[in-house]
Amino acid sequence: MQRDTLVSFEGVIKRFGGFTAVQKMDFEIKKGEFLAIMGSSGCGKTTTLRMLAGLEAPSEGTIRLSGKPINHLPTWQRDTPMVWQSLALFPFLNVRENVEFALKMRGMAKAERRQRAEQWLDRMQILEFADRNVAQLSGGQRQRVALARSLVVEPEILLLDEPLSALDAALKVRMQSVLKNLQRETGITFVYVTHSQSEAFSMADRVVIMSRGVIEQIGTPQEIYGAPRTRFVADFLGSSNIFTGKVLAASQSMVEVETPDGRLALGGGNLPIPPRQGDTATLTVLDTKTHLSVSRPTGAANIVPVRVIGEEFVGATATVYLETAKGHEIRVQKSHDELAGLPLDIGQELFVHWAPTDSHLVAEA
Ligand SMILES: Nc1ncnc2c1ncn2[C@@H]1O[C@H](COP(=O)(O)OP(=O)(O)OP(=O)(O)O)[C@@H](O)[C@H]1O
Repeated sequence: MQRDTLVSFEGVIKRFGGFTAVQKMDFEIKKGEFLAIMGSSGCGKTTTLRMLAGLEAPSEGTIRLSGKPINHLPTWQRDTPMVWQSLALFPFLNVRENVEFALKMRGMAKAERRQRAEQWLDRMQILEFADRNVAQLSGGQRQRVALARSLVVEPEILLLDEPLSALDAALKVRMQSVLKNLQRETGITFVYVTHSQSEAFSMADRVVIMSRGVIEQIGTPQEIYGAPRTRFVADFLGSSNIFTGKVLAASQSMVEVETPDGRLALGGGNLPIPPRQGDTATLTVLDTKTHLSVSRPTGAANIVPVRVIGEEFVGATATVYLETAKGHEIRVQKSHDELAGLPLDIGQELFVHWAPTDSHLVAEA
């Protein structure tokens, strides 16, 4: 489905004195989408969100909301409420009053705003706490009050800055589905800043990955996970094995790269721009797409001799850590069933192999 553009960043730069926190940024947020912005600490996620909220002015460029420039519109004139990690609820107001607050500021009559607030408290399943002081609520309940307080004004877009990071793991997962469902049901555009890959990838329609003030990649979780565009993204997500070498041969459908770990092939169609012979190329293969065998497989295009250096179990899957003769670490992730029968003692010699179609070329940054 083609969605309309709600927000656009056009050549937006943010400097703090001599330091550039956000470098020339061009991207769009679609109406009704759940967009996550992720990246490591200090990469400019919060600054981007604060510019959208009107808490920081861009040093250069234009931010548009529904086509209109909003660079110089004060926060209170924008329809862009924000939910913070700290939640910033008013401690001197009870739950209902916290939710009613923005409606009161907008001059809505008492009876109407009470009804609206209670509708949202009911929707967030916290109506029974309406008369409580916010200090008497659990972390998850406070989180729901903060959401109700922002959504009661029925904004077009909601900005969320690490709203779940103070919650414990189980509650985090529960709140993720509350947020995702809420976004789907209301159709309100959510822009969600997080450094957590699992939060971004489980909730968002599209993810923006940032590094040092630059957008490295924008795409659906599947697109980014399956084909990281830059080496930074591949490293950051940590789910790909990465190989770099010289291009031996390249065509529209197949590229052969000579790497320290041997000759590797990728392709099978859909190569964006094939590199040229002699270029340096980096290719990735997801740890879930690699296979292990005791004897050298016949007919496989990519075969790397390795030895086992460790194993890690997470739920139903295991990650086997391996090392090539050159000391390059390779990971293979499989279910326990798939690994059954393979000798995985430390030092065991094995072969890693995968199909050329499971490799991707990375545009080296
Ligand atoms: N008001 C400010 N004055 C000077 N530098 C700032 C200011 N606000 C942010 N920065 C700097 O800009 C960079 C980006 O900060 P920002 O808060 O956007 O990062 P972030 O990606 O949200 O990080 P985190 O995940 O740690 O919150 C950081 O290096 C930060 O120190």
